[in-house]
Amino acid sequence: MADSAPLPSGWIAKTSKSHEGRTYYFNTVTGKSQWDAPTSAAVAPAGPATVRASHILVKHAGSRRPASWRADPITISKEEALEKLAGIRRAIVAGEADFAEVASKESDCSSARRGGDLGEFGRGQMQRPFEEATYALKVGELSGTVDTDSGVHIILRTA
Ligand SMILES: O=C(CCc1ccccc1)N[C@H](Cc1nc2ccccc2[nH]1)C(=O)O
Repeated sequence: MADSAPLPSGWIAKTSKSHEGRTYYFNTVTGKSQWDAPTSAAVAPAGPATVRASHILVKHAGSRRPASWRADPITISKEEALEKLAGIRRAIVAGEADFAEVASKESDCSSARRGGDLGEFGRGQMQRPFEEATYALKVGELSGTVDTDSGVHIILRTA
């Protein structure tokens, strides 16, 4: 039998434990699984190896760790966090507030001390919703509200 064609980057073949050892295909970038062998057209563009971003995180009572350098515990509801973040975003977009300055005062992430800067990161390093949102931004673009287990964020892609 001819060797099966090499898999497009990001894909690996795995053996199903629940279907009599049947081979299936898992995409390590998107986390997607499928029975059919992927063709090269099926691979989502991975984009640049690394990106750089700053963010402002507002945590809430449902956050994975509802505490930060700013407050412990954090008890506001997710709705209140979204309202607070929307107000912050409006001020930044209107040019009435500087992103790094607001991040240093209001962000519930330790990156607040660096104006929200997270440095460079590649795929697979940050929570997926955060990664996908950042990779979808152009350099210099500000995201909408992004929801992760940590809380709600706005992201400024810087490289
Ligand atoms: O995980 C960290 C540290 C992130 C960091 C990376 C690189 C440089 C500086 C900070 N802080 C969490 C809050 C948090 N959750 C996040 C999820 C995605 C991106 C940034 C995040 N920040 C927390 O404090 O609970």
